[in-house]
Amino acid sequence: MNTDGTGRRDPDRLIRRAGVRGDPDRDQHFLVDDRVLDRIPSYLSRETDTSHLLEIGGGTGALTDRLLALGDRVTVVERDADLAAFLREEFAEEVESGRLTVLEGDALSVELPDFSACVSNLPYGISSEIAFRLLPRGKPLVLMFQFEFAERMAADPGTSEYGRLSVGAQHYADVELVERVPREAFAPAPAVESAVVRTAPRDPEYTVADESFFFDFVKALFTQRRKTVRNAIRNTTHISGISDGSAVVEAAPEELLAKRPGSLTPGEFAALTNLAAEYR
Ligand SMILES: C[S@@+](CC[C@H](N)C(=O)[O-])C[C@H]1O[C@@H](n2cnc3c(N)ncnc32)[C@H](O)[C@@H]1O
Repeated sequence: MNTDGTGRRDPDRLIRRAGVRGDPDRDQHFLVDDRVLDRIPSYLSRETDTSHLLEIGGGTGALTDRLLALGDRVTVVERDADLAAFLREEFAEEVESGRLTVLEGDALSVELPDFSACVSNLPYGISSEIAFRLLPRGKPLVLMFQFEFAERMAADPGTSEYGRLSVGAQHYADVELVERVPREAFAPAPAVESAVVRTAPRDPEYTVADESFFFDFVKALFTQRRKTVRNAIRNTTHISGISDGSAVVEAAPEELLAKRPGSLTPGEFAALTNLAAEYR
């Protein structure tokens, strides 16, 4: 095993051993900065259950190696057949002992195991789909995204980045952008900067009777983010599925109707959703 001074595998040597270049068209940007690689797992809070860590997009295994040092068990999902074969070979000992499972396939369709936490440098092409596959599982996540996506996910109401992604993610968890990562930390370098996001699962302090209607309603209102909530509700019934927008406006409190969708908290969206659900 080739390691650097910390005892962890050297990312450049892993890439050389795998004999790959990384194909941006297949979302392959390998992390080559040891300091970033060593820090990423440390963003899991101290009380996190590390009995079964999940990694989406293992690549050449630099992060997998750090996760094996932290967790009892690791499952890594990798779509590229050559990379999946390399991971099995490179970590043959851990595969043999049952500490590592390599799942070859698309992270959007493979059956995910019952993981205790997920730490991944994600394929950016599936950021949104995979985030919303993981968030409802209610487990701690430490995920690398494109910087702007991360910013939108963690944004507060009233900021220009706040939108349906923020409401959707924050419905499931507390979301925090914990590190900005420069392009040079990857090989090949992606076109834009990246950032690490940490999510801490929690039940929202509100309830929504129908989650799928909640997401449709939020989506509808954000198509009119600069209008008042009053007008946004009336103008977007074709998206939200509400049959009588005026009746919703009649029933809703003035305090919420006078706001803009971009300044409603997830809880306020939920209150309006529950009310609007009566008029579908
Ligand atoms: C950004 S790279 C990260 C690689 C490695 N974890 C690292 O940090 O160096 C993303 C990896 O996800 C893989 N990948 C791309 N699309 C995928 C998908 N839909 N499901 C699973 N893996 C995928 C790519 O082949 C690539 O190895």
